[in-house]
Amino acid sequence: MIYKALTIAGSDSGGGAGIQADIKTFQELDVFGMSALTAVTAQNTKGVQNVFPMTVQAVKEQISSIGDDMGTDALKTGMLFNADIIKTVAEAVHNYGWEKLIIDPVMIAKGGAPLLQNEAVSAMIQYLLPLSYVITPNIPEAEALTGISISSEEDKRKAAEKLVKMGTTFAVIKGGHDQDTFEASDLLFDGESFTVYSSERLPTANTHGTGCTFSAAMTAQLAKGHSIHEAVSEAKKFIQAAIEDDLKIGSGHGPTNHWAYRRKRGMSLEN
Ligand SMILES: Nc1ncnc2c1ncn2[C@@H]1O[C@H](COP(=O)(O)OP(=O)(O)OP(=O)(O)O)[C@@H](O)[C@H]1O
Ligand SMILES: Cc1ncc(CO)c(N)n1
Repeated sequence: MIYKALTIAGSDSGGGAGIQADIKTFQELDVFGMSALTAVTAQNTKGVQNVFPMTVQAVKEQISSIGDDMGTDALKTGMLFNADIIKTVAEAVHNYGWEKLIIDPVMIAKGGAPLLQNEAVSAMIQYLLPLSYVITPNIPEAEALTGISISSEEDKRKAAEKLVKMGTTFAVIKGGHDQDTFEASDLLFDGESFTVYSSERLPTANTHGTGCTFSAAMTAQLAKGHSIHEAVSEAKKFIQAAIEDDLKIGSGHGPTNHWAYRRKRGMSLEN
């Protein structure tokens, strides 16, 4: 059986985040990757030098080229940049009846560059969030979407509950940005209960694209038919290996290692 996943996101010329991170991750997890570009960024480990958004027509036609012929088992969104692109994506998801929509609500790059216009947050809430299967905000994104300021585990739980009330099926609040210096913990709310996925917080600046990679790994697992709990658990292992075995490329926030998890798994199978 061949499983397919589509990413609707921006291109990162530096190869660590965006479309490039997504496709590499799909491939590593044995899922055929497809893409619709929303913007091209001139970007490296030091920051985003420029953003060139695609037209709404270009986004629409890339998605319909895939929808009219190839179909997909799951899809994820990353950088969507503006409200018009968000509405176009929502319309396509609705028209094709795609159910496994994973929203990674990318807003700001690690260096501070805006990847989503401020006024587009309400379009995401109104049009896209209600169609989603999972949403995977980091802490600042969860705050912007819910209006809840997050400084404790209790706040994270409240924000996750609110996201489900706002129309998604599952919410995962990623803990990369929280204050805990020992652990990186992600919180899943499945509509009934909470599960925390925790790992050692690795002391490295090479975390460019961690969010994209994590949500792409979840998307690949969901495309293959795994449950939400299995998908989050596997994605957490994938991103931990990718950060742990970093590549030391560039002089700023370097990319993670997308092949580290495969190598690690291969080694444990040999033993
Ligand atoms: N230093 C770290 N050590 C271990 N895991 C980490 C670390 N930083 C982030 N993570 C993990 O990486 C994943 C992504 O989390 P994060 O909150 O950094 O996403 P993000 O801000 O959307 O990333 P980005 O915008 O750079 O793509 C989560 O599973 C989180 O727990
Ligand atoms: C294109 C793109 N998407 C997402 C992110 C967030 O990591 C980024 N830096 N660049």
